[in-house]
Amino acid sequence: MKVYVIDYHKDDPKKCTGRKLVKLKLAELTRVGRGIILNPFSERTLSINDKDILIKSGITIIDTSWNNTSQNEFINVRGEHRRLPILFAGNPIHYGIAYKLSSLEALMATLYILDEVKEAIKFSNVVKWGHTFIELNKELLEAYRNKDEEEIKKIEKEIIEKILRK
Ligand SMILES: C[S@@+](CC[C@H](N)C(=O)[O-])C[C@H]1O[C@@H](n2cnc3c(N)ncnc32)[C@H](O)[C@@H]1O
Repeated sequence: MKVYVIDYHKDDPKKCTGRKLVKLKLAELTRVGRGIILNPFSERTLSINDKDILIKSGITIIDTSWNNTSQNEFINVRGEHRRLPILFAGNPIHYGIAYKLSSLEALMATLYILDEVKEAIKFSNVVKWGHTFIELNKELLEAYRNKDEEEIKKIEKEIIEKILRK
């Protein structure tokens, strides 16, 4: 399984998880999108239906800054754009915030949802808070795992309604 990173060089290089993946040779730097493009602005939601794309063509993470990003950074990237369903950041910068995942967390979530749990856990060892993300989202990740897009959207809708009722 190939992991690619498009790096817009917008975040502190010392904290950047996309760059860390490349440095550890767990991902390849690219300028061209390949396979699944992790795009939080996408209308399509990642699901088990995308597993073939992952296997055949891999996954591309777009490492940019949450403080300064827009759809423009994603729009021209070639590939199959997918957003992740609601999950909470476990990283120290955006801890507890919904949807605002680091590049590494987005990769772990993708692998988990596509039923590659062992691979997801392997990547969680890259940073010391990696396991926190999995533990914090365990129930959600298990609910989304191996489900199709319609099922995932339904689960996500129920979760959001539950949060809003609190
Ligand atoms: C905005 S960048 C921030 C990266 C940060 N520099 C780091 O060190 O991790 C995070 C990237 O992970 C992916 N990502 C994060 N949350 C996502 C979501 N909810 N849906 C889809 N992709 C997501 C996207 O490729 C996104 O551009």
